[in-house]
Order: sequence, then structure tokens, then C-alpha cells
Amino acid sequence: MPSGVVERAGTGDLVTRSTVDVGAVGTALRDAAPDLVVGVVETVLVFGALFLIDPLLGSVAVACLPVVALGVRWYRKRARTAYLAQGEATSAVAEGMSATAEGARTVEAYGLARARTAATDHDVDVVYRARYRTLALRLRVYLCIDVAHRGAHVLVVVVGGLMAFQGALTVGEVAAASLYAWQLADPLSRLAQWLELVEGSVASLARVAGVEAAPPPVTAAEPADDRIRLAGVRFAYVPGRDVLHGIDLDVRPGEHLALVGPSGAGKSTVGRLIAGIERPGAGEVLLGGVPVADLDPVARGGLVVLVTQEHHVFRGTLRDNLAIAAPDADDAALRSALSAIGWTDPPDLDAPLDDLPPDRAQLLAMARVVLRDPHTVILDEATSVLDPRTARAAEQALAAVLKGRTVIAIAHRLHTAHDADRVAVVEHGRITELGSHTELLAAGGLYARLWRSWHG
Ligand SMILES: Nc1ncnc2c1ncn2[C@@H]1O[C@H](COP(=O)(O)OP(=O)(O)OP(=O)(O)O)[C@@H](O)[C@H]1O
Repeated sequence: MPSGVVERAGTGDLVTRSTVDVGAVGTALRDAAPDLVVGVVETVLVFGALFLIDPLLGSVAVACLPVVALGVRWYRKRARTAYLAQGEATSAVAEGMSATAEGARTVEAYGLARARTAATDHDVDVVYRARYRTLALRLRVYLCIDVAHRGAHVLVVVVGGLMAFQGALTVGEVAAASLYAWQLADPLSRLAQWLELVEGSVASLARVAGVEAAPPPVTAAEPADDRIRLAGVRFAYVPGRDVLHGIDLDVRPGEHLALVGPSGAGKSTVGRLIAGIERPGAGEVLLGGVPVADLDPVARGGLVVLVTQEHHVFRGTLRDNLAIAAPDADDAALRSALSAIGWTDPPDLDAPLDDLPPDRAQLLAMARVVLRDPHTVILDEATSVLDPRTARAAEQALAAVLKGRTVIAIAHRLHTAHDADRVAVVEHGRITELGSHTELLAAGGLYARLWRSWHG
């Protein structure tokens, strides 16, 4: 699944779908089918016995079935939406709780505990109301089935009694018919429970299938070359609120391009689109002539890699962490990647990695890039979190990583732009200046002003 989708869905939602919803579908598949079969067989036998005693008594009992059918129809019309809402509400609670837990330090630092508690209370309230709604629906369908069954029983006793008075049936036959009619309670109430389980699990299945359906279609087309082209690209995180308003950009293979501009201008978004994490709302982002977001994610990762300041170290060994980038790489290849980025004292490949410091985590990320060997690297704030000494070491490692590749650097420090072949200035979701450092300085626009103010 594209990471953009994962980020928007949130951990809580995905976890709820893949645990609670998968569990609900599993329970339904395990319990519903046998119960349904037993319930149907039991109902058919009871009606058969009633018809055998007397066809009129059988018909009287069958008269209850339309009431059940109407109740079930009424329930099914509403249940799917209600169960979907319940699933969403449950996800929202999990999502809110996981966000609070992940941001515990921020919550503490800014005294947000009360606000977070209020938000959780609100989410729980929504779950309560959603559950109340499904419960109310269930109660009504149970009531309907109960009325139908009791109605059938009363009708069988009354009609049977009248027939006994007229001598058409014996008292024993009426008593037997009454007992059979009473026995309908069991399969019908099982039907009601089954309905609840199925409706709940169909909603859960839709939510689980939603996770499956999230990945966009993957194209079989192969990029013809390493060219990157953005044409008329518009993009919105929130529908109707574009953050990019028509970006046109051609990146030549092997070129080092710096994206500069004010905070919030859209630089990182351009990077995410080129990496195929997001797909444009309008226009196209092409890699070798193929829409980059349509490429198979694994294959795409071998062509374009986005390096951000988040360097995740997975639980496991250094080997496990490097193998993410190149599962088939042998020890020699792993060691050569480590030495290429200047990591001279790496831990043993098979030693567990505990608490890797940020500068080592960054080296690990770069070693992964070397192993993956993409033709294009997008750097977003790659060295900004490190102290200057560490950042310099990281930059040296980076230089080794970037050699011979196309580089799109989202530059927060202007010397990165100075060293680039071309600089694109992004302002308010548009590229307003494009050229070499010297050309942009001569043009006297925003870049020139930023450069002069940076140089004092
Ligand atoms: N996940 C998101 N959801 C909603 N809006 C977002 C999201 N990420 C970014 N934005 C908004 O999109 C706009 C462009 O953001 P973007 O991060 O691309 O800018 P930027 O130029 O890289 O900024 P910075 O230099 O501060 O990183 C901003 O208004 C930002 O608030």
C-alpha cells in the first residue's frame, strides 16, 4: 500500500481493520454457515411436521413468515450503513489513542492532556452512539421475529382448538402442533443472531477489502529512460484545497536540482509526487514516460528513493535492516555499501541493533540507498536534524551516495542550492523561478533576495 494512503488512514484505523474486522469476518465464516444450515433444516422440519398434522395448521404457521421477511428486509436496509459507521467509529478511537500515545511527549510538553482526553471522550461517545444504533436495529428485528413466532404459536393453538371442538383434530394433535409451533422460536432466534453476525461481518469485510483495494492499479509499462517530467501537476491533501497549482518541470538524468522556497510552499509535496507516494489530482508525473504512481511499488523503489529525516530502524540485526533494500545482497555487498558511505565501525551484521543513535540511523538509511541503487534520489531535509559536526559527516556520506544519480534536493540551506546544477523556486504551489544559481542571482528575484539575506 502506498505510504501516502497509510499515513492518511492512520495506524489506529489500519490496526482496527486488520484485527477487529478480520476477527469479525473469521467468526462469521466459522459460526454463521453451520448455524444457518441447522436453523434452516430445523425450520423446514417443524413446518413439515405441522403440515403433516394438518395442512391448515401448517398454513397458519407459515403466515408468520412474511412478518419475519419484512422485519429482516427492514433491518438489512439499515444495518450495513450502521455497522460501517460503527467500524469507522471504533477505528477513530484506536486512531486517537495511538496518536496520543505516539505524541505523549508533545501532549505533556504543551499540557494537552485535557484536550486529548476530551477528544477521546468525543470519539468514545461517537462509538457509543454507533453501537446504540446497531443495538436498536437488532432489538427491533428480534422483536419482529419474536412477534412472528408467538403469533404463529397463538394462531396454531386457536385454530387447532377450534378444529378440535369441531372434531377435525384430536387434542393430542393440537398439543403436538402447539409444541412444534413453539419450537420455531429456536431456529428463528438463531436466524436473528445470524443476521446480526452476517451484517456486522459484511461491513467488516468491506473495511478489510478496503485495505486491499487501496493500492492503485499497477501498470505493466516499463519506464523508457530515467527522465522525470511533471506537466500541469495539481495536488490537494484535502479535496478542494490545492497545495500545488500547476507544476511543470523536467529533470534531466544525472542532474542535481534543488527545490527552495518558503515553508509550506509545496516542496515536500513535489518530492512525494516524484517518489510516487502521492498521485496528482490533475496533470502527470512521469518517470521515463510512465506515471510514476502507477509503477509497481517494489520496482519503483529501485528507480526513485525518497530520503527524509525519518530513518526507521526495524527491530532486528544490521543485516535485517539492510536486507530491506536488497534482500538478495551477500555479505560482501552489504559491507561494500557500508564502506561506500564511510561507516567504518559498523556493528556485527548479525548483532541486534538496539537504540541506534540518529547519526548511525542516517548512515543506515544511506547504506540502504546504495544497496537499492536507484537512478534518482529525492532528499527531503536529509541532514537538518543533525548537529553541524554530524551533519558534515552525513553530507560526505551523502556525496558518495549521490554520485552518478539524479538528485532532487529539497534544500533548507542555500549552500545546497548553490552546489546544484539548477534551482527551482517554489512559491504558493508554483515554480516561480528556474535556472542555475548564477542565473537566478542575476534575475534578482526571490532566490536572489534569499541568497543575499542569507549572506548578510
Ligand atoms: N499530510 C498533509 N495533510 C494536509 N495538508 C498537508 C499535509 N502535508 C502538507 N500539507 C500542506 O501542504 C502545503 C505544502 O506543504 P509542503 O510540506 O509540501 O511544503 P514545504 O514547502 O515542503 O514546507 P516545509 O519547507 O515547511 O517543509 C502546506 O500548506 C502544508 O500545510
